[in-house]
Parts: sequence; C-alpha cells; structure tokens
Amino acid sequence: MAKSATETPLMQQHNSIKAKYPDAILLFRVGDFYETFGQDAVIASQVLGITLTKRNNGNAASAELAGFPHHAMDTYLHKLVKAGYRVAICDQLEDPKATKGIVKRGVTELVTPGVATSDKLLEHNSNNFLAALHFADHITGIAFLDISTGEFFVAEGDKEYTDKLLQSLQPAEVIFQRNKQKFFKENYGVSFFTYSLDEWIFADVYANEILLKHFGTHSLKGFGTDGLTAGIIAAGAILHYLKDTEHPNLQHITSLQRITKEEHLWMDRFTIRNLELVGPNENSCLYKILNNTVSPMGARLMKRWLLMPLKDINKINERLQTVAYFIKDVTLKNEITKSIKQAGDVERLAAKVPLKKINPREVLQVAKGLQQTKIIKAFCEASNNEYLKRLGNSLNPCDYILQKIITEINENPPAAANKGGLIATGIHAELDELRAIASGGKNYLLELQQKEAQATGISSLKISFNNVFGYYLEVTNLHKNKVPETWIRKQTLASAERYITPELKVYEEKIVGAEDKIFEIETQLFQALLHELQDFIAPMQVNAHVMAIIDCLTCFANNALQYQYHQPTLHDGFELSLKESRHPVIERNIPVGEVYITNDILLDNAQQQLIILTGPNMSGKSAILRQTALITLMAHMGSFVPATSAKIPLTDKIFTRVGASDNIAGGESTFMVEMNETASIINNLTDRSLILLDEIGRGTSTYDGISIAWSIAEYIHQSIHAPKTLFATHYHELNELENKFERIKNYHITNKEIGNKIIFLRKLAPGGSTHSFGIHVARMAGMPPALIERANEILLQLERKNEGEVTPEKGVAATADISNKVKALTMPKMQLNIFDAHSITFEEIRTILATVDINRLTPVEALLKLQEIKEKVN
Ligand SMILES: Nc1ncnc2c1ncn2[C@@H]1O[C@H](COP(=O)(O)OP(=O)(O)OP(=O)(O)O)[C@@H](O)[C@H]1O
Repeated sequence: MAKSATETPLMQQHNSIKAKYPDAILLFRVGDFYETFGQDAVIASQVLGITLTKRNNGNAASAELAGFPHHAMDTYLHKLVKAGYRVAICDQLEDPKATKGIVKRGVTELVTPGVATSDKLLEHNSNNFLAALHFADHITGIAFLDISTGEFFVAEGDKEYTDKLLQSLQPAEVIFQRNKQKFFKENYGVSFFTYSLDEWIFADVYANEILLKHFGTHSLKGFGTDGLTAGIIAAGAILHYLKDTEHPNLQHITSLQRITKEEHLWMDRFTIRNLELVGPNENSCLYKILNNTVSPMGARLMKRWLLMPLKDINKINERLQTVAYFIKDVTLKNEITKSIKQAGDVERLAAKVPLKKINPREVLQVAKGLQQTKIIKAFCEASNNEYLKRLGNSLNPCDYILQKIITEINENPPAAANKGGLIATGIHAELDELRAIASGGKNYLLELQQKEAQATGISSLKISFNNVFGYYLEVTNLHKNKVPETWIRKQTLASAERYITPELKVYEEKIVGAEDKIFEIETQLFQALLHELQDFIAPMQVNAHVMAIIDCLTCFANNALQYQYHQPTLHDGFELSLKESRHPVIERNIPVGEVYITNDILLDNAQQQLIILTGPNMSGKSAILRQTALITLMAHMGSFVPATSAKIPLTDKIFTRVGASDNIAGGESTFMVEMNETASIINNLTDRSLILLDEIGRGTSTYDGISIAWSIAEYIHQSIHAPKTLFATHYHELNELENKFERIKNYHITNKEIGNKIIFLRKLAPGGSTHSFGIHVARMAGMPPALIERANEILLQLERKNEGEVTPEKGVAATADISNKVKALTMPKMQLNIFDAHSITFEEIRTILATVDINRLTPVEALLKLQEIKEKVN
C-alpha cells in the first residue's frame, strides 16, 4: 500500500499560514533566511533573479524553494512590490534558541503597493497614496491615505470627479467592492494597481465604527465630513484594509481632511495630460520646472498645489503677497530656505514613530528638525507679513522632547537600534558603569590589583583569568600569610595560591553580562523615548505642513527671481490679459543661442471671447494655447508667472483638448476620443472656464472636420456662458467665423518666407493666415526632395482649380469638387528618384566620379570636382 503523503512540520506550518494569505507572496523566515515555497518561489525567483531549488518535504512531493538572507529584505521586498505583488512577511515570533520543536511564526506585515512604509518603496517627492472607492447609488465616495505621512483625505462626487482625483493624486493602489472590478476597469481605466474587498466592509455603520474607534472621538463632525456618507464608507474601507494588512499602529493618522470640489480650479484628466503638468516625460513637465523646493514635504505639496490650484482669491493673494515679501527680503528667504533644507522629511519621520520604523539616527534628525522649526518660527513671527506670522505661530518646536532627544541620544548614533552606543553618557548610571566595565575592563582590574596590593602589602599580587573559575588573585607562597580572611582559596600551585574575592566575582558577572545588559538598557531607554515622542506627532505634522507651505512659497520667490516671473493680478472680472508672456517649460528647454519669443494675449467675455488661431505647422500655435493655460494655472497656485504683466480672471475650469490624440491602449479610435473629450467640455463649461482647443476636428476627413470644428466654435460662442476660448486650427476656412460672430476673432502666428524657406517669427498678430506650410515642414523633417517637389505639384493643381471658398454649407459640393480635382491630377513628370527632376542623376555622378583618380587628386582638384557636382545639383 502506498504511504500517505505527510509533510514536514515546517511545511505544514508554512501551508497553514499561506492559506490565510492566498494572494500574497509569503516570505517565510527560517533562521537567517526568508524562504518562499511552491508557486511563490517560482515567482520570487523570476522577479528577484534568485535561484530556484527543491526542498525535501517529508513524504509529500518536494516543493520549489527560493530564498534570500534576512538582511537583504529591503532590497528584495521593494522589487516584489514594485513588480505589483502583495507580500506577506512571516517572522519567527519566539527565540529559536529558547524553543523546543518548531518555532512559532506569524505574519507581521502585509506589504502592498499602497501600504508601503519602507524608504526603498517610497519616492521622497511623491506621496504614496492608497485610495478606496465606494460606489453608492448616485454618488461615489473616495478616500486617500498616505500611510508614510499620515495624510488622510475624503471626498465625494460623480464618476468624472472621482476619476479626476485618482488621476491627480495617482494612488499606488486602489481598493473597492469585490463586485465592481469590471465597472472600475471600464470607467477608470486599467492603469491602477487594484484590490477588491468583501461587500460587507462597505457599510455605513461599520465605517463609522472603525473611524470613531481609530480617532477616539464620538463623532466625525469635527473633521467637517458631515453628509459624506459614501466618502466615509471609503475612508472606513481604508482603515479596514490597514488592519487586514497588519498595520495596527496608526497613531500618526490624526485627522481626516475633506477635499471640496468648490475649492479647487477644475482640470479633468485630459487637461492634466495635455498640459503635461506632471508627466508623461518627467523632465519636461511643468512640475519639474516649478519644483525647486528644498524639502521632500515641500516637493510633495507642490505637486498637490499644481494639480489642485485654488479658486479663493483671498487665499491666492495671501500666497502671492508672501512670495512678493520673500522677493523683497532675500535674506529672510535664504535663511528660511536654509533651515527648511536642514529639517529633513519631518512628515515621514513623524509617521515612522508609531510604525516603529524609526532608527536612532532618524530620532536625532527629528530633533534637528525641531531646532530648525524654532529658527523658522522666530523668523516668521518677526516678519511684517500677516500670513507668515500666522504660519510662524502654528509652528511648535516641542521644546520638551527636543531637549530630551538631544540629551539622551548620542551625538553620532548608529543607524540601527540593535548596535548599541545610541544613548549618551550621563543619562543612566548603570549604563555608564556597564560601558566602563565593557570598554575599560583592564583598567578596572589594574586599579583593583593596586588597591588590594596596597591594602595587603603583597607587592607581587596579580589578577588573572582562567576558564575554570574566571578572575582570580594570585599570591606567591612568600606572601600567603598576608592574605585576608575574606579571600576564598580556589587553587594551590607549587609556588603560589589562587584566590577569589566577592568584589572580583561581582565584577566578573558584570563584565560577562555587560554587553547584553547594555543592549537591554539602551533598548529600554530608546523605547521610552519613542513612547514620549509619540505624544508630539500631531504638532510635528503641523510643523511639516507649515514648512512645506513656506518651502513652496520661497521656491516661487526663487523661481521669480531666477526666471523673471512677475506677480499676476487676479480679479473677479472676465478679462485675461498677458503681456510679453512665455511658455514656462519650452523657454527652459530652448536650444542655446535661441530666445523664446514673447507674446501678448487678450481674451474676454465681451469682445474677444474666442480666438481662431492659424499659422504654419511648427509656428507656435500650441505653445500660445498652452502658455495661456499654464500661466492661468500658475497664478491660481499663487506663483508668479512668465509674463511682464498678467491680469488673470478667477477661473473655475481649464479645459484642453488636442485633436486626434492617440488612445490606442484604451482601444478607442482617435477621433472617438477627440469627440468624447470635446463633448465633456461642451457639457461642463461655465462663464469662468478657459477652453483650449488644439486642432479639434483633424481626426476625420477634411469636410467632416471643418463642419465639426465650425459648429463647436459656434456653440461655444452662442453659449450663454461665453467662456474664453483659444482654438488653434489648420482649417483656414474657420477664419470665416469672424465675419459671422461678434466675439470670434482671427489671429495668426507670423512667419517670413525667404525663397523656398520659411522663418518662424512666432509673433501673434490679428487676422487669419492663408496656408499651412505643411510641405515646408515635411522638407524640414528630411523627406526626399523629389517627394516634396511632387507634393508641391499636387498642391498647386488642387489650389489652382479651387474656385470660391469652402464653407460647411457647401461641404457636399466641395467634397465632390476635391474628388474631381484628385481624379484630374497629372502623373509625375518622371519616375521618382532619390534625386528630383531638376537635379543631377545618379548616372551623371557616376560618370564624373569615374574620371577621378583619388590617388592623384590634389586637395584643390578635389574641391573643384566637388564644386562641379554642386553646380549641377543646383
Ligand atoms: N514663442 C516661441 N519662441 C521660440 N520658440 C517657440 C515659440 N513657440 C514655439 N516655439 C518652438 O516651436 C516648436 C513648435 O511649436 P508648436 O508645437 O506650438 O507649433 P504648432 O504651430 O502648434 O505646430 P503644429 O501645427 O505642427 O502642431 C515648439 O516646440 C518650440 O520649440
């Protein structure tokens, strides 16, 4: 009979733990290693590049095995999580030396992309949010938590709003109800790492209970989250998930902040993408250009300011005035910047305290941060700027804990708490004594030897050590009668006797156990300090936030000084007027030797509401559109702007649409995307909206495109909201709109034609332009001359026969017209060659070259030959 398969006890233990975490990779601590088994091992070996072997598993089938040393955890863990895996860390819960049989083990942390606390997994200038969504009947609740900083946000809204929040805050992981997986994919895309939870977790009563328990309050009213039922359920799901992932210590999550739609200038996901605010190319996005903050918390806040600009004029002006204040008082700005730079990542350090991830060096950094807080506070409070004074007032250097850390922690502590040497001298008498024993053992013995020699008069007295009875005093036979009665004889030799004394034994015990004891006392003292530090988390978080604000404002001041940005004037009228404005990103990437050409731009609701902007390809139409939006956005962040003067109307929405943008990954046709995106503008515009349409309509046939573009422009103009709009297009036919609609004006970007070359002047000027110069651009792009020549030939034929103007009303006739013209096109004059019709043929060159003997050719003759060929080419 076959033997029944019995697994080894270790594998049985592994399997029972693994059963609780089926969708995570289980890192199973065995001695000094973390091991993975079975399918986990296969994945780990692939992702981590570690060897896959087999492990004997009793009588059961052997299991795949892959492991790494425990000290390499940080390196490997982050690779697994970055690759999108959930990782359960299973540790030994008791000392293996003190245990008989199998060691007790359990999962101590479940790491997922959204619940990461290790520095390796975090980017210092980005938040690492976990988001939860709750899809209720008519509304969606959404919550974000960054466990590494303690920031916890909640909001509610429709699909579009919650999608926009997801796009802006870019959570590392999104959780939602189990039955909504398909719905999420269809409505929010596939780019997020997601995890779904049981339905019952998304219940009002449960969410309230878990949140109230966490905050220790009787109601959530204090957080201003009244009425946010769906949002609260999402927030509750987040806390539940943290519990599920073994994160019980969350004292750094001290509040829940509400994100209100009304507070922020609205930009949908297309606008955020089209304006390249935070990507896709990290080096050429607006964030990269603006973010010259000096602290990680400043860098993180700057990203949020960028994606959630303000709408409240008073708050914006408060920021602008403070930036102006810093520009005037450069010394103050520099001093404060210096202090913020030295403060470290106060926010993440504070979060590490309850998470029990803070090391002695970081605790000392906390103190340094508090010292800098004190300096910044003094500077702010002494300033004449109301906002700075208020910010300064809310800074709290937490003197008590600052002093305690500085007194108790060594000046140069080790990075790891278990290495010893982290507590300063003079804090704990026993610790000092133990250290003296451990390090100065020999001196102590020498002193004791001298003391006893003097007391007994035995000048040759010696203290030595052996393994049998440890430290002893050795007395030669000559002096043995001088030995005091209290000494205990342990050994008699031929010429000497050996004794021990109670003092020597006490000392011996001390020295042997000193190291262990030192570690124990140091750990105790360090833990006690961390315990006290816990009470200061809330003020430290406030300090971090205030420093982040000041960091952003000094950064704006520095940008203004360095890049000649000026203070914009925000007003509640409707006129947008920019003088000598520039594109903040393009101007910084412009090739050496070139300058960015500035432009004046004017839009208002009364006379110049909609600009039809034409101009050659590459002339700078998109640049004009984008700089108008970026300057408006920067002003709403409280930043100075790249223009010599900027009158900016309070704006509630910025919409940007680019024609025929690709969304192949999303599986939609480009034109469908274009139309979808534009429809969402048409349905959401307000009188305070700024709309940028870049070649809308180009994703379909010319006459379809013109008709759609025309009717969009017409619709926007006729809308009672009369939103300000810039419409860049290659359809010159749209210039006709100016004649028909009062507030539509034509502008073009100037250029100069010299011979068959075109020079971009890049100046905006009234009036439309007549043609696109697309063929010039094709030439610039390196198309073969014959192809360019042929394109010019076709253009000429199409244009020559073009009688009358094309308007959408004439669309059908015009389509027929162009079809006829295409039919009537003449054939090319000759076979296309790499050399075009007017230039030298390959054969001719071959003939010339055949007469050349390179070995005899002088340099001058070579030049003359070259000239001969050149003349033929021209
Ligand atoms: N005002 C300016 N000063 C200097 N360089 C500029 C300016 N505006 C644009 N450019 C340069 O010209 C390039 C093309 O500009 P842009 O993309 O705005 O042209 P466009 O007219 O929208 O072209 P297309 O019609 O082909 O989309 C930019 O990438 C930038 O390098």
